Amino acid sequence: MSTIKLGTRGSKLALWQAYFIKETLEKGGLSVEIVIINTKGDQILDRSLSKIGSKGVFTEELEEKLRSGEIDIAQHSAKDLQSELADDLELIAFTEREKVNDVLVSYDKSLSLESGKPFVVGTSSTRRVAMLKHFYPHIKTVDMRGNLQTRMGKLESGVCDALLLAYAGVHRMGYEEHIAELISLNKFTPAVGQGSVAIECAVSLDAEKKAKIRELCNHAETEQQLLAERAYLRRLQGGCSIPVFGLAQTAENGELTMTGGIIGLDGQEVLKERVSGTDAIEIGETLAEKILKLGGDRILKEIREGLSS
Ligand SMILES: NCc1[nH]cc(CCC(=O)O)c1CC(=O)O
Repeated sequence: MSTIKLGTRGSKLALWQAYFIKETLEKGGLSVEIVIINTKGDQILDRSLSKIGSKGVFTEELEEKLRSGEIDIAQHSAKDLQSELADDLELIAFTEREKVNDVLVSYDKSLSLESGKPFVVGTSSTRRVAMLKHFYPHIKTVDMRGNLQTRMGKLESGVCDALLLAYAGVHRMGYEEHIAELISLNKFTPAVGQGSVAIECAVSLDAEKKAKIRELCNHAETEQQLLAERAYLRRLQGGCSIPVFGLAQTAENGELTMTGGIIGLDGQEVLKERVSGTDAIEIGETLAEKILKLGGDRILKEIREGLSS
């Protein structure tokens, strides 16, 4: 089989993931060349993602090159991937999910959200800001974009006392020693897709290549979880700048349970529900319908009106 061209963003986290995929494919006997592609999301660092419009800011350039055949596959943090792909593109694999929790990262390991002591947390995620307001109203937040290294630098220079981040990225970048607290999943349901790496390609990619890549990289349980979560997000039309959350988990007997909801930007109102079953897409869609009926449609409308003003 000819060399697989793997497109990736150039951040250290993206490159870690790209090399992980490369190694996985090479162990299976394929040869892989990494192609680094700059995206709008990497270039615009002075505005929050909710302002530049989150849809595809990290994926558009990669998708153009999938279409043109300059690259065969692209890797993305599944979390950063929009819930709806164009008809000529598809996801062929989701890697085994890393621990899904968010973590509090600080040079002061005694810091704890649970302690009740006030301090400043740097984050640009609307979900995390709203969750902090809801569960930990004594915490102040400062908006913080940029890659993990930039954020760690800002933390070090005292812009904030702590960062709230996905465990997966912290682990991959080797910052585990600065984890002050693992946030409970009961309070902080993570973002849809957190912790897994997704592989995207053009539908037109050679079928044999597709099958081989899927065989080597896809983790069946994670895939079912992500299908449920992405169906949920799709029905809600939530991009990554909308504080929607969702986590599907697989029980011993194979049954899938998804917990998910939405939170108002000010953290006042949280809607959260749980749905179990065997059909991943159905679970995600049923959960979305429940949340919309409970008032999720109104919260979404309020958020969209707020964001565009
Ligand atoms: N939003 C940026 C982003 N996209 C993926 C990860 C971490 C890795 C992952 O969840 O797969 C992060 C950093 C973070 O949210 O802390």
